Amino acid sequence: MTSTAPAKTAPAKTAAEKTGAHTEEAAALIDDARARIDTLDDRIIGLVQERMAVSAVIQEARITSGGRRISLSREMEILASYRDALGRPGTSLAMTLLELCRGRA
Ligand SMILES: C=C(O[C@@H]1C=C(C(=O)O)C=C[C@H]1O)C(=O)O
Repeated sequence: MTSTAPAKTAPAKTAAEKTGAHTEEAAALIDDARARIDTLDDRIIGLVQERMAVSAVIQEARITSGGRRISLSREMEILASYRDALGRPGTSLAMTLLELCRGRA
């Protein structure tokens, strides 16, 4: 017969430990704002997945018609658009999106 050790549960973290805040008021604000960020991240991930699906339709149509998967001129437009909106990190973000949508160049 095997003996089963009692399940160890970690003690619940305080609001300060969870958020890094030093007051209950700040911890409550951070909790609320983090919930909004989680919602935004879910939406962003959904939009990225939708973008990947639309991009795949375009690439498939171009390849089926005898063209190439990638359109560098179009990718340059997208990189410029993200850079104009978000600065240099926008370029990195657009490159990551393009990599997700059409694989590494
Ligand atoms: C979707 C296209 O095909 C490829 C994927 C792109 C994208 O995901 O934005 C952009 C250019 C192409 O390399 C397109 O030409 O619009």
